[in-house]
Amino acid sequence: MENVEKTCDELVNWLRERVEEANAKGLVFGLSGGIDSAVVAGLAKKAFPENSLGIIMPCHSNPIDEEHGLLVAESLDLKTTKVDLTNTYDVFMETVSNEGENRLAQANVKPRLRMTTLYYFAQKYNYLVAGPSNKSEFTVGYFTKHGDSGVDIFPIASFVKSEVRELAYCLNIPEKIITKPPTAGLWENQTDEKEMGFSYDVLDNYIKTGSGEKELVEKIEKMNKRSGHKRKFPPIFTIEK
Ligand SMILES: Nc1ncnc2c1ncn2[C@@H]1O[C@H](COP(=O)(O)OP(=O)(O)OC[C@H]2O[C@@H]([n+]3cccc(C(=O)O)c3)[C@H](O)[C@@H]2O)[C@@H](O)[C@H]1O
Ligand SMILES: Nc1ncnc2c1ncn2[C@@H]1O[C@H](COP(=O)(O)OP(=O)(O)OP(=O)(O)O)[C@@H](O)[C@H]1O
Repeated sequence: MENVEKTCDELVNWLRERVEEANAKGLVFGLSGGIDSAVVAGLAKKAFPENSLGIIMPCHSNPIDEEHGLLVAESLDLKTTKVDLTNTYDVFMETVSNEGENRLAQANVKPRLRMTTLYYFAQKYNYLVAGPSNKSEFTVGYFTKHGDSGVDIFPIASFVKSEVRELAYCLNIPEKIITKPPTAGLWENQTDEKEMGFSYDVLDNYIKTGSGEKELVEKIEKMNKRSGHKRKFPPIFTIEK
C-alpha cells in the first residue's frame, strides 16, 4: 500500500460517514482474537472512541481466542462484552439434529449464531454491525453466507490479507495477533490455508496480478465462480408484464 496512514484515516472517515448516513451512533463487531477483527476494532475505536463495542463469542472455541481478543481490546482500550454461545449451540444442534451429520453444516451454525448476537447488540445500542471479511476471503468465498458475512458494512473487504497486515501494523495491533496463523476456529486445528489448499501469499498474488501456478490459479478461479452467489443479493423472481 502506498500510504497506509492515509488509508487508515480515509477508512476512519468512511466509517463515520456510513454510521451518520444510517442515523446510528457507533459500531459493534465480533472480536475473535484474529487479525481481521482486530483491524476492524482498531478502525472502529478511532472512528467512535465512546461507541465501539467488541463482542467476544466463544462457541466450543480454543480458550486462547478469548485471551487474544482481550489482548486486542486492552491494547485499544476497547469496551467488550462476552457472550458464550457454547450452550446455545449445543441446544440448537440437539434440536435440529436427527441422523447423519455434516461437519460443515454444523460448523456454519457458529458464525450464524454470532451474527444473531451482533444484531441483538446493534439494535439495542443503535449501532451498525461491522464485518471483518477481507478481499482474499471474499474472492474465494471463504466465509459463511449470512454468518460472518451477515453485516451492515465491510470496512476491509477491498484489502487482501497482506494489506490487512499493513493496516494492523499501522493501528498498533499486538505483533502476536498479526503473525499467528489465520484460522476460522470452526473446528480443532483448522487453519485457513490448510482448508483452502493454498497460502494467502499465493491467493493475494493471484488477486493482484492474475498470475500463479496453473493448478492453483484454476482452483482459485473455480472457488471464485462457485461462491458468486455469496457475494450477491439473492435472486428475486419477477413476473413478466
Ligand atoms: N449456486 C448457488 N446459488 C445460491 N445459493 C447457493 C448456491 N450454492 C450453494 N448455495 C447456498 O450456500 C450454502 C453454502 O454456503 P455457506 O453456508 O457459506 O457454506 P460453505 O461455503 O460450504 O462453507 C463456508 C466456508 O467458509 C469458511 N469460513 C467460515 C466462517 C469464517 C471464515 C473465516 O475464515 O473468516 C471461514 C468455512 O471454514 C467454510 O470453508 C448452501 O448450503 C446453499 O444454501
Ligand atoms: N470467538 C469469537 N468471538 C467473537 N467473534 C468471533 C469469534 N470467532 C469468530 N468471530 C467473528 O467472525 C469473524 C471471522 O472469523 P475469523 O476467525 O476467520 O476472523 P479473524 O479471527 O478476525 O481473522 P483471521 O481470519 O486472521 O483468523 C471474526 O473476525 C469475528 O468477527
